[in-house]
Amino acid sequence: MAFFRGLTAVSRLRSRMAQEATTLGGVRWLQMQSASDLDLKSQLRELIPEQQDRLKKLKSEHGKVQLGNITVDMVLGGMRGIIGMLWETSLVDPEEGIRFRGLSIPECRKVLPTAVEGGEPLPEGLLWLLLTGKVPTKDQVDALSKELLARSTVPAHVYKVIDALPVTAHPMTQFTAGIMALQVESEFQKAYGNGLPKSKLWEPTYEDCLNLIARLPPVASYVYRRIFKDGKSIEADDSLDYAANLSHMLGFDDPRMLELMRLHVTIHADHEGGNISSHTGHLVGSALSDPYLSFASSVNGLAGPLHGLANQEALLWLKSIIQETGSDVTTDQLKDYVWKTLKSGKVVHGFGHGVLRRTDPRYLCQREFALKYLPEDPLFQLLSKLYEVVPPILTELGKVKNPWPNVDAHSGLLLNHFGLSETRYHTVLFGVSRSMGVGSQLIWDRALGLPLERPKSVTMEWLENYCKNKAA
Ligand SMILES: CC(=O)SCCNC(=O)CCNC(=O)[C@H](O)C(C)(C)COP(=O)(O)OP(=O)(O)OC[C@H]1O[C@@H](n2cnc3c(N)ncnc32)[C@H](O)[C@@H]1OP(=O)(O)O
Ligand SMILES: O=C([O-])CC(=O)C(=O)O
Repeated sequence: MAFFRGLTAVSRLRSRMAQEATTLGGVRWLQMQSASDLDLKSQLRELIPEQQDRLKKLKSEHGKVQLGNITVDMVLGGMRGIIGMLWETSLVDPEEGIRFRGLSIPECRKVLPTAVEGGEPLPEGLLWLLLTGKVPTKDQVDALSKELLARSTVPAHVYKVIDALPVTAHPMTQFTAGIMALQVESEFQKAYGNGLPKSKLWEPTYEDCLNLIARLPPVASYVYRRIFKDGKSIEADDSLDYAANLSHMLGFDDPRMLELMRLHVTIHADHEGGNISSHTGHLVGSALSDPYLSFASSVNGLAGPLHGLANQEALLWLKSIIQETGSDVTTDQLKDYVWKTLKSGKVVHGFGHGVLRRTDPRYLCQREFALKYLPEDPLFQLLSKLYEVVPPILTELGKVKNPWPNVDAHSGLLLNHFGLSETRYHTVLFGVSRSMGVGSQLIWDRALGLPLERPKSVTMEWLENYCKNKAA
């Protein structure tokens, strides 16, 4: 173990030297780095034993420490507030929002490598951060871009499976079918079948997750072009990074759209473990279902309108307001529209959250992007007005715990602005991004040997009896 710790220390030093050298000039940096500095799997191989020891120590020294009391409300209320899962890649603070390995979104936008100076982070950098807990250098990010590109070939049968569905099937249905078809190539399933010991299962998990992440852009763009562009697909451009290539394969090459896609994929990647898509992937993975099976489950959860599909619903709602009232809508007309929505029994999509209690920082950074690139966009201006109108109304209902907007209020209108106006497609892009968070944690789930997930459930009768006995 000391050997591994030593290796990690050497690697950290090398990485620091490399980073310093980068600031002095690329040549020195290139001379100093070794092949393993640029290889994500080698970095993980060094990190894993340290983290396994850490978990063992946590269990043996603090295993019996209590983390709170479970109330009947919590059991009946969707397990809100119950700490019940280990999730290493990110943590959500109700007030501040998401931190990826300790870094907030504004911090990530400052420190993660970008494609253009002062631009949006490259999602490959976020993936590196999620997996290793370290901010990568630009060279590490470029190496990972190349690795993902090299893994991105999609077997022909995947497209046949998608083509077997009616073209009218929802894009999320076609996307999940594609993911299930990718599963045929699972390294994990083969390795498990061949008896690979538990301690080594993270390695085929890594292979599957990286392949999955790499293959989602061609699958996602195939679905888009099949449904909306007469099936005329576009080849990948080997010179582009992950998100730019996704945008290119969808058919959008405007440099501002490439930047948007980098931001979009970065900010949607992870949101701690309890959200529906992440939790589902983790739960299914705990049965040692392979990463494709696990992630297909995530995407099915994401397709629900209270979760990822809310971005579709939020944009449709914005468009419906303009359709009904025109773009010069007054505050009073907006108030009436919000009340009409609520009184018809609907929720206001894009507002509220299961955990957040302030405006989602992912909303705020998308707003910053809009102010920079599309301040005059009518849907953006409408959303800005709704920011004033919706929260007081939701508060007036007296039951909504968070009246502020979430990520889904904003993402659709940005894509729409650059021509990706097919609202029903938008959640697929959320899904591409979420593969990075779910995949990273799945690798750590197997590296740490996390157990089968199986919380206890009870019946109403059980609860009634328990409460009666407690009162007696
Ligand atoms: C990426 C993401 O998944 S972000 C979330 C995306 N989803 C949406 O934007 C959909 C709209 N928002 C909502 O429906 C909710 O706020 C959720 C699903 C996100 C969170 O749900 P909860 O944790 O149950 O929220 P909360 O505890 O505040 O709910 C209390 C009540 O307020 C209602 N409420 C919460 N948010 C809203 C809203 N935006 N519009 C109308 N009613 C709302 C709930 O439906 C619930 O009503 P009920 O008691 O009659 O069932
Ligand atoms: O955290 C949640 O419950 C939902 C969410 O914002 C996400 O998954 O991105």
